[in-house]
Amino acid sequence: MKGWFRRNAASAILDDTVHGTETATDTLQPEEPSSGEPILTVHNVERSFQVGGEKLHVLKSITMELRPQQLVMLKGRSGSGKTTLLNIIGGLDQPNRGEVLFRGHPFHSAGDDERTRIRRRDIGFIFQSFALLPLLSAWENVELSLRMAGTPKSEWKPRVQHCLELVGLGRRMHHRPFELSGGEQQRVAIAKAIAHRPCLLLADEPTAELDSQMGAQVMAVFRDIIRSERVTICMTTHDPTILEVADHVYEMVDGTFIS
Ligand SMILES: Nc1ncnc2c1ncn2[C@@H]1O[C@H](COP(=O)(O)OP(=O)(O)OP(=O)(O)O)[C@@H](O)[C@H]1O
Repeated sequence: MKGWFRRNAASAILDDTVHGTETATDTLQPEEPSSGEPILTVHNVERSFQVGGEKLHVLKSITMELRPQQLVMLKGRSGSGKTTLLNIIGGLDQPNRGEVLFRGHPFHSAGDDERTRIRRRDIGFIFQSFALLPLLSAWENVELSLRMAGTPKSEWKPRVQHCLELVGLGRRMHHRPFELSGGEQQRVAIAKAIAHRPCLLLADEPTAELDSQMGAQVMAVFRDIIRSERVTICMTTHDPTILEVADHVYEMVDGTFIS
């Protein structure tokens, strides 16, 4: 069921949105905690699904916030509700109860068109399985995001180049996904996700299919783009070794956060 939901979330994004940006692999250390108003707040959110004759309570009174230029991780065992929460944060799903405020405006109760508009403009998505179009080069994949976002054509070339250089792929711009390693493909996906200059990046298990070295490269790219593109990143993970890179970790057990 989860796989079904995740695949549909990915195709919803492909249907309606855009992504893109760049990298430099230096420090993995968290920066000073960011200040300022939260980009997104989640207050007492509940989500349940009707499965057969039973109601499955997947999220139970979740409260959290994402502040500007933070790297926030949702940690938890399989089935604890991380992806369900990420989909609600990204407006791909709606809670049964509670509030999600995006820059102070109600996101949980917005209609489909309004949520799609906010996703296209302000949010980038990254998936475990990269979600690149296989017949397109890295350049074309990133460019497609700008096309879908409605970015003026005159801006495409410098922005695509900037994003691919930022993720460390300046020498691989015209490779297609099958000509790239898993870590390189995920970095193209990051470039694609930031291209339209979103303020929030949501990443579902972005390192799960990578070995530890490639996973560390992806985390280094995340720290770089938080600084250079001024994004906030919220990601799910199972991997305890990358948690130290986070500014904040929410640990989820059976649909609730434990401290
Ligand atoms: N659309 C749906 N209909 C019914 N049940 C669902 C749906 N989406 C998720 N679930 C159930 O909710 C629970 C939490 O799923 P979720 O994918 O959020 O967990 P997760 O923590 O992301 O797990 P993993 O780490 O394996 O990805 C699971 O039992 C899943 O089967």
